Amino acid sequence: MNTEQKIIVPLDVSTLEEALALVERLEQVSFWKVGLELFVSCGPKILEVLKSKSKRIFLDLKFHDIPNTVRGACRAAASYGVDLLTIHATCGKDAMKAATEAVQEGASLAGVKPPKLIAISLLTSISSRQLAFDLKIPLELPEYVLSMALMAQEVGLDGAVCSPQEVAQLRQTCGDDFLLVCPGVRPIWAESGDQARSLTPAQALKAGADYLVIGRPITAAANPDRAWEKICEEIATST
Ligand SMILES: O=C(O)c1cc(=O)[nH]c(=O)n1[C@@H]1O[C@H](COP(=O)(O)O)[C@@H](O)[C@H]1O
Repeated sequence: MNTEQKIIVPLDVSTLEEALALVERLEQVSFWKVGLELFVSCGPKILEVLKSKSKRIFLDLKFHDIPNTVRGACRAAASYGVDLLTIHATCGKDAMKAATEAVQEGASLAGVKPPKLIAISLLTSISSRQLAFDLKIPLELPEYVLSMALMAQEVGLDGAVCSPQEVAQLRQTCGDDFLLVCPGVRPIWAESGDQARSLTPAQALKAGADYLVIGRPITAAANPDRAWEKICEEIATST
């Protein structure tokens, strides 16, 4: 897989028209993320469009509910034939286990390939301070992220979402077969916005990320094509 195929761009817009405009403008992008804003606004239609263009799809619905509800949602989501699907690790072991079974069932009933199911370890917008003071978690942030990833791995999930700052530790502990997806990636020229634990694209890949999710530095740039090229060049020249 070349480096460009490791960059997932989120379609964080609220209309199908805006989403299609981005997909058409950035035709070099092979892996798109459909998240809560677009899916809640427009439903699954965008998934068919992306498939008709042979794009890979990360359906990022971040399920967080009791096991029975998560099971039903994962079964339905897996029937769309997407490549990646998310659930929060904080659902707990039973819900994650139900989710792993449900994606197999849903995909098999629909006759499609099951998605890789990955767990959100800790949202990349949460800082150490917020973890301690707002969420009242009495662990150091890297230790907490690792423990969520290990719990997901133990119940059979395919991987985890973490920030680039934790990915080296997760790669070392969880091994090469555990899929690690990093949002919260920022080139040095981009604003961090609400991301609290960033590194650059090249740093994140070097630290062991399988995929990077990079949104606003590309999609909100004055020239998204140029921003995409710049990121690819920066990665290429740093390796
Ligand atoms: O699951 C995700 O993709 C995700 C998890 C996480 O912890 N942090 C995070 O930012 N994301 C998503 O990654 C994307 C990051 O977008 P930018 O901050 O614009 O690069 C958004 O679509 C977020 O929903």
